[in-house]
Amino acid sequence: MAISISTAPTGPDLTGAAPPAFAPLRTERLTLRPLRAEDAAELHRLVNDWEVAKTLARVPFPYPRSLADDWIASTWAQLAAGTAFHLAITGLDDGREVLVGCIGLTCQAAKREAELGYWVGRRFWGHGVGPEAAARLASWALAHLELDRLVASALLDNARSQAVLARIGFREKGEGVRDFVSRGGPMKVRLFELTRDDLPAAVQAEKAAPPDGGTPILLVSACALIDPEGRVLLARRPEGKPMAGLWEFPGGKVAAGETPEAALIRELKEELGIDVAESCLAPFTFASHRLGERHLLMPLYLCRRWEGRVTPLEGQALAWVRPGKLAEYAMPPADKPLVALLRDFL
Ligand SMILES: Nc1nc2c([nH]c(=O)n2[C@H]2C[C@H](O)[C@@H](COP(=O)(O)OP(=O)(O)OP(=O)(O)O)O2)c(=O)[nH]1
Repeated sequence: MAISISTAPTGPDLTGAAPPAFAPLRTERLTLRPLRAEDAAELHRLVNDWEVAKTLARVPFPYPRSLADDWIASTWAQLAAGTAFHLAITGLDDGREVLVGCIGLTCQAAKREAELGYWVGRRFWGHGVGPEAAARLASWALAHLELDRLVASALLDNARSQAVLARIGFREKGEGVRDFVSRGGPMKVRLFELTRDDLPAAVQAEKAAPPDGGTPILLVSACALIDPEGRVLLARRPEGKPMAGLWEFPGGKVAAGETPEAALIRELKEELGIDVAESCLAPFTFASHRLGERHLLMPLYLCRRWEGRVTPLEGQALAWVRPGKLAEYAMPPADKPLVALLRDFL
């Protein structure tokens, strides 16, 4: 992979170097992918623009050409370590890939949060690139990283950026001060936060009109599969589902006309590829919990015997967890009492 030729001095020689593996995130019009060495010249051209740089805390102006190479190399190291996810935003122009901007998340593992930041090249403003890219990365991050929230900030006078954050579900959390390299000092910013519950309705909500003003019951059947070592299987809720990224007991909704046991046997086959006999499902306890406009009623069964190998057939992450460690996994609120009971029982 060659870097673009530039007359200005360049940073590290990235010739032949490649970014770490990261499956690109796609939206209707955009792709978010690791930066490549050959993006450096275009990145420099787009970000070395006062109208862009003045809104960014960590970007100097003027922006030296060599910094683009340094920056790309540093994003690879962070991506490989999982400490930050800085990606190129690209689009198609006459079928040709063009760099549109950059978007990134910097993780603070101890706080279970990450800071979202992005910029879009001036000639791509006004096309909704920011919200499209930011919504995609936010939804991916909450589903795949060990996070409870995303935070972001925008300069007090940057109404455009504040509107983008609000549009994708970020809530205002007051004001703060950030050092802005481009402005040469501290500047006042508006602070924002987004949790799983704030994700837009399309991703988050399980909608159901309550009949006659009542609360509809959502009947879900779930199972604690226990292996010979006494470990419990947890599955991670995939992106696109409500509460994506939280760990749960395998199972799913009971369909009309189905018994809870039949639903569970079906779900365990669909999700994990295992065959379970009804006689191997031991009723253990249940969850009863308000879930948005509905009320979740979830019988939890124990199962120690099944046929076949547990396989994540829906691309979900799985974890076999010792009972004493269950509390370390972020789970839906309805599961908290179940976890305590299970730990005491096993
Ligand atoms: N399976 C499962 N669901 C749980 C747990 N805790 C909890 O609050 N839930 C909630 C999350 C969802 O609102 C609901 C399960 O619905 P779901 O959408 O995952 O069910 P499903 O597998 O039938 O999914 P789908 O086919 O409708 O997409 O129950 C749990 O431990 N396991």
